[in-house]
Amino acid sequence: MADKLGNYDRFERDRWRDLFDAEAVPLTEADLDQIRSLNDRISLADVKEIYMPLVHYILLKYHEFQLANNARSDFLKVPRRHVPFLIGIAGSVAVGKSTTARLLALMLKHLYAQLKVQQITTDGFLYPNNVLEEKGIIDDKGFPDSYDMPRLIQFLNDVKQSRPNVKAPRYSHQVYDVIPDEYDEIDQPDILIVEGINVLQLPSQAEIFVSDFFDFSIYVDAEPKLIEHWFLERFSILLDSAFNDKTNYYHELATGSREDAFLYARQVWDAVDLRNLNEYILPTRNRANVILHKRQHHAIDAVYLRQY
Ligand SMILES: Nc1ncnc2c1ncn2[C@@H]1O[C@H](COP(=O)(O)OP(=O)(O)OP(=O)(O)O)[C@@H](O)[C@H]1O
Ligand SMILES: CC(C)(CO)[C@@H](O)C(=O)NCCC(=O)O
Repeated sequence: MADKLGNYDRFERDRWRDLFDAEAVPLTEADLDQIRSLNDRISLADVKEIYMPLVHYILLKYHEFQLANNARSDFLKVPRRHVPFLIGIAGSVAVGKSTTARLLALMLKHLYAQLKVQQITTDGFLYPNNVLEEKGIIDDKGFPDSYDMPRLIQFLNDVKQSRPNVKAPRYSHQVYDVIPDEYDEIDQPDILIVEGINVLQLPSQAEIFVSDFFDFSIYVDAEPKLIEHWFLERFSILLDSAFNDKTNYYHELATGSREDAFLYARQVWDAVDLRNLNEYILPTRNRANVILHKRQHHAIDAVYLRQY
């Protein structure tokens, strides 16, 4: 685990919590209710004890980033300009990246209403299923070659240039494909949170890496056995919602035997997502500025902060 890495400070939960006085933060019961409505299983203790200090630390980094940008412009004798601060959230399929991203976005918006915070996932930059079929890699969805990396890099570049209404394609887990002509528009945010299994990866052929665009990065970590459990839990929720919906990718599985469906899901986990975790995702962990380590029920038991 990361405590074997020399360049991280490891904080047990209690030590991390004590780094910031949560009482001093204007997080009202109504804010907490809204956070709870995001996912009613999110622990409010985690919000107060883990995410409050984390948000505070991110804000410190954000201010440092602005000072550095202004200093650079002043040195070059060019007008100061708005540069979005990009946060990357990496980790396995089903470890809880998008939930973490939504939680951070919500907390930043509540606590710092003047900041424009937006969020996307890199899932939309997967090649559509028909292209993956043509390339013969439909069974490698999520692996480095399954993403249109030049398109993702162009997107990140446009956002960093603070261009208006930059389009991010949308992916649907229900349809199991990219949705044609549907986009999220990223419009000159102060902070953009980008969540995806590939945000810290270095594809071998590239001259510029996705990770170069991030000003701050988080890796969400847990034992693979636990992640498999969360993957199957989420699969079960997907099956329930697919039962009455013929357009849902899982409809046929949902109407057949539950046992067969879970057998299939376990195979997908082993053959695709676990393999992807071991081969391509875990090796990126030691690039993150922060590693959030989860144990059962998604509770965070330790936070690792990179020293350099
Ligand atoms: N903090 C949390 N507390 C409780 N449940 C959570 C938490 N975070 C995530 N979950 C649950 O774990 C499952 C996986 O979470 P999520 O969809 O956020 O993962 P992900 O890493 O974004 O996955 P993918 O890469 O496949 O999009 C979901 O069922 C989600 O509701
Ligand atoms: C869309 C990704 C790649 C990442 O979120 C993942 O959720 C996925 O679909 N992986 C392919 C194997 C599977 O169905 O889980």
